Amino acid sequence: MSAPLPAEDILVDVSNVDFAYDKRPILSGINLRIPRGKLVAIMGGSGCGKTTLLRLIGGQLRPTGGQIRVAEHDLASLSRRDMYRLRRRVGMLFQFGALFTDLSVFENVAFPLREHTDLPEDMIRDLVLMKLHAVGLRGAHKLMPNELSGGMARRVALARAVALDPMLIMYDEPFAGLDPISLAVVGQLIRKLNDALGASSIMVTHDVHESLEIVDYIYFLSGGKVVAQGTPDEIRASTDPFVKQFVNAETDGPLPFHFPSDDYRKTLMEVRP
Ligand SMILES: Nc1ncnc2c1ncn2[C@@H]1O[C@H](COP(=O)(O)OP(=O)(O)OP(=O)(O)O)[C@@H](O)[C@H]1O
Repeated sequence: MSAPLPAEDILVDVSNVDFAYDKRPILSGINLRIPRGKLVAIMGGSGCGKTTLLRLIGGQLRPTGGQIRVAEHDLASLSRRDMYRLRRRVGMLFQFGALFTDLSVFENVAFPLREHTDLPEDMIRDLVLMKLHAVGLRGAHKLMPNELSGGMARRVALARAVALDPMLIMYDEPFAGLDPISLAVVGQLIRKLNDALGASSIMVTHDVHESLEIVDYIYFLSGGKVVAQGTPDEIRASTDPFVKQFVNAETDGPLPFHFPSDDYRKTLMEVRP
């Protein structure tokens, strides 16, 4: 076990966090730390609360218990204005990272710059082309989204997510729906962009094999709790039944198949024809 990192080296510190939608508990006692400069994956079965956790870290939801600190700010104590300022420094790519279909590739990437800055047009042009170059798509700047392959569209969405040089980038299933080659390209880009920007990244994904190749650390969630964690080497060597089930994609194991439900008869009574 390595020595604990000083607080200033931790960009995101989730401490003992609970969260419930209405009265339904989703997360309980979550502890998770993202050191500066690192790329961390959050994995777990469908519906276990991974996206909810990203939204808590992004300040779109408030925990029902515990504390979340981002760049040493306690999110609960931020004013609306400070929260807005902090959010500007967070890039997000949510599931399928939809592009604006009526805007060109160039305008999609320029969008956050136009929304959040007063930069002159020539500077916006330089920044957009630089971001597109970083994802290998400078030559595609005039295309419309319907002229792109799925992999290209995802790369444009990546360029847009990093347009404002964020300190933290959050990805929700960045590989969903991609073919194996595009998936590897996007995976390498996520790593490269994180390192080039000196940012930290959190990636929610089901793709354990790609994650093991590119991330620094992995957290596994189940039943609203962190049930396993470690570096890729530790995860590969793990004998934990949960981790093994996930890594080897086994159908039998501790990961539940069913969404929690009441007694079958009770459900039958509730669902009346
Ligand atoms: N706005 C909401 N109101 C009520 N319940 C919600 C809401 N959003 C999500 N949930 C529920 O909270 C649980 C966690 O959802 P979440 O999207 O965080 O899971 P996830 O781990 O990201 O799932 P997946 O991997 O399938 O995307 C799910 O059971 C979901 O039905």
